Amino acid sequence: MASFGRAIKFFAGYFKHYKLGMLVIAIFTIVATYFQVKAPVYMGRSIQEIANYLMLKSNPATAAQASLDKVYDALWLFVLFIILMAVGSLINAMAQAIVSSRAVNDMRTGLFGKMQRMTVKYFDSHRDGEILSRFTSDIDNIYNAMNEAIFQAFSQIALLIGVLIMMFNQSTQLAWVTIASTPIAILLSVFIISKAERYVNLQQDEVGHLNAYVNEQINGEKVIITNGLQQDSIDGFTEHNDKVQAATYRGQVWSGILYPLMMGMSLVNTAIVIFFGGYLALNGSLERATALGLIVTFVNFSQQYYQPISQITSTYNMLQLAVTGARRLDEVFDQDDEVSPKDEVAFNGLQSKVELENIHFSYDEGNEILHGININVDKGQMVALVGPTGSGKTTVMNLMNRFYDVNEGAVKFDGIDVRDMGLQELRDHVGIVLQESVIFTGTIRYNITYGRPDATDAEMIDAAKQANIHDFIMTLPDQYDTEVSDENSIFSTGQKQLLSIARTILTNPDLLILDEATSNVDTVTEAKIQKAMDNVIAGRTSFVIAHRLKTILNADKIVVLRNGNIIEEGTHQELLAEDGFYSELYHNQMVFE
Ligand SMILES: Nc1ncnc2c1ncn2[C@@H]1O[C@H](COP(=O)(O)OP(=O)(O)OP(=O)(O)O)[C@@H](O)[C@H]1O
Repeated sequence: MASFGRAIKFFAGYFKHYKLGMLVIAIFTIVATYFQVKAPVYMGRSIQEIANYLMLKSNPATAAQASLDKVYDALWLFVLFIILMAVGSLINAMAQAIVSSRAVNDMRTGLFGKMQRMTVKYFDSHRDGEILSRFTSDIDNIYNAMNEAIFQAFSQIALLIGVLIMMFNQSTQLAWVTIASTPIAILLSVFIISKAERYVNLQQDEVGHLNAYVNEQINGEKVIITNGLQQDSIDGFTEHNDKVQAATYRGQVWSGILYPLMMGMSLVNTAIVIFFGGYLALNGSLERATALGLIVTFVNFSQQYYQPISQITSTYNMLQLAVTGARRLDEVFDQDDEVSPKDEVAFNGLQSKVELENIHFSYDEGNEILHGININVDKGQMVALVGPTGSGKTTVMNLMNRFYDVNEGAVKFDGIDVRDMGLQELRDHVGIVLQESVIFTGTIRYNITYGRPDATDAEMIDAAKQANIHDFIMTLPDQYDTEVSDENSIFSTGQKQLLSIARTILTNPDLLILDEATSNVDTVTEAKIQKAMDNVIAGRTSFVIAHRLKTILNADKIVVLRNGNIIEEGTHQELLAEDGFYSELYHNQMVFE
């Protein structure tokens, strides 16, 4: 139930940007409700007038006075009020459609903006499908609920208040009779809602897991096919799907019980109202015709009184999905943003050196990965990081441009701690070529100039030439205007890395971090990559996770990592002379993979 309070705060945060729309909704909700609750009074009155007319007509002494005029008057007013109610509801529905579509649009934009500000840690620790399902399933649920349940809930609450006022206005006694069963309805609803809430929450979490699984399996389809694991993949899917089905079923059963239960209570209540109304008509002080009119009015009121409860409960499942969606979006909004320091120390490019001072780091508390790393590099030097898999090479790189922050020690450029620099400034000067190259959907031109959209064609072509990919691009029919995407495979793995190198060359970073691709490429591409690497590294301070012998031989300094410690450091010749771990790896040809 606390999650409902949180959800109300969540939605209010979006609705407050649409004050005019919300005002229109509020006014027309009240207007439509007023006409809706007033209409039964005229229906009751027309019955009362018909009864009066029949009584006068049936008595010869008063037959001449009998007239249907008052019946017509009451009926006209009844019809007029129904029409006004419909018009008010229509305007209301239009305003609701505008507010809900815009609010959901804001939500989507806000969520995407938040993603761009979050730390790499979030993306490293959440599966793509889980993140994606917040954009798809959760936002869809919120949108559906806004259109079909949330604003309706406003109207229904207004109707409830309106009916209460009208009932007490018409007859206190019958009003109490009509609302007597309310505590039972509330107790039942609270019990059922708390059950349903549990399973709807579970359902959405399971949908997230299912999406993540499907996403992972699609990405890994080649591995699945190669290993003939299609059936295992289907079994895994079935397991996740069954969990979604079980949670959905339970949630639906519990939330589905509510509506018929409330409908049943409404009918019982109507019967009670008729029974007491009849008792009043026979034994009370009211005239028979007036009592009859009152019974008809209260039969209507009784149904109207239970209508909000039935309506809200009939859309309850939708509301619950929206509450769950709001919780899941809030979980993202509550994540830490990347923090730029308040008083940024200006950094206008590397002048002298990079220092990694006594760095300790753990991704998860209590599991230290780097145990006091010290590396000093002068401007223009190239450092090759080598070491067995899992030794911490990528982790060192992750700290240099603040994908993560160190727990102890510091990364310093020209003596300035990277945590004291503006994030944008830092990243403007640090270029990264990842092992897995990313291709964005668009032209080759768009991909190369991604980090510098203002680059001229000449600059772009120069970068492509230095990266040794220009000649290949020129063989394509549309050359730099060729449409590419991560899925279509115009590029081989090696060529993709060349494209990434071209992208980085164009941004002209002072400090380069490069993770060499390990994949086996043909010797021609291998030579091209080597040349591109030489070009991108030339004159730049660079840290390379080195897999190629040539890169290692060219390095000014080789740093050997093992289990998060630097165990050896020096040039190739020096390290061979030491005859230690590096030498052993080198002779066993294991250094580079
Ligand atoms: N995001 C993460 N969360 C938790 N632990 C991580 C994360 N990334 C890496 N690790 C752990 O940190 C250790 C060092 O990993 P790292 O990727 O830095 O090694 P590496 O030397 O680059 O390995 P490889 O050559 O295989 O890429 C490993 O034990 C790994 O399991």
